[in-house]
Amino acid sequence: MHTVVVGSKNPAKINAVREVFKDDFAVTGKEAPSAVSDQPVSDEETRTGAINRARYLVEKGAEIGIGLEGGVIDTEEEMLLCNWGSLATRSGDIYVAGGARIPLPEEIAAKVRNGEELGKVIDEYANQTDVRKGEGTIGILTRGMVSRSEMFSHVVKLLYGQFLYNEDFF
Ligand SMILES: O=P(O)(O)OP(=O)(O)OP(=O)(O)OC[C@H]1O[C@@H](n2cnc3c(O)ncnc32)[C@H](O)[C@@H]1O
Ligand SMILES: [Mg+2]
Repeated sequence: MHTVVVGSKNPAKINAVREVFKDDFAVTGKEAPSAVSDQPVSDEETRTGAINRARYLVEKGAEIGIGLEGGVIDTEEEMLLCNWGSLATRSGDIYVAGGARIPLPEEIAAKVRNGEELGKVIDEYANQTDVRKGEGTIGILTRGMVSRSEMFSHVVKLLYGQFLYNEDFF
């Protein structure tokens, strides 16, 4: 059985990977440092966080490591949610893919600009706990149309697809 390790204990991320790798791989979650801020604030930082997590897992012995990282980007007009993923292999190959982005309400953006972590801000905004482990900010802001797990599933499909295209695995 091939194995995949996801660099997080967050069920929204682990389920996203299980959804895509299905029965061909055993998928587990393990904490992996992103080595960027807890709240990444650019595409570059968020993407780097995803790659760092994926690389760390392979260094620690994973056959395939997957890093998924959420962040925000601030533009002239608005602050957007951004998401990145990375897949690392034992042979040293790295794949990356970006996910959906939607604007944050100004009320949320202002707090994040002020240094608060989105995970905390969205819980207050939605009057819920651990939104980041469930439907996510994207789920709240789309009335559940796209959950955080579904959004990350799409990123994982982009990663796994590139992996299949480039490697002689199966
Ligand atoms: O345990 P880990 O894997 O770190 O999972 P996390 O939920 O903290 O997720 P990230 O580190 O990837 O996200 C970076 C920050 O952005 C927040 N965040 C990003 N996307 C979010 C979403 O859809 N819903 C809630 N919080 C989100 C999150 O809470 C963190 O503060
Ligand atoms: Mg985090």
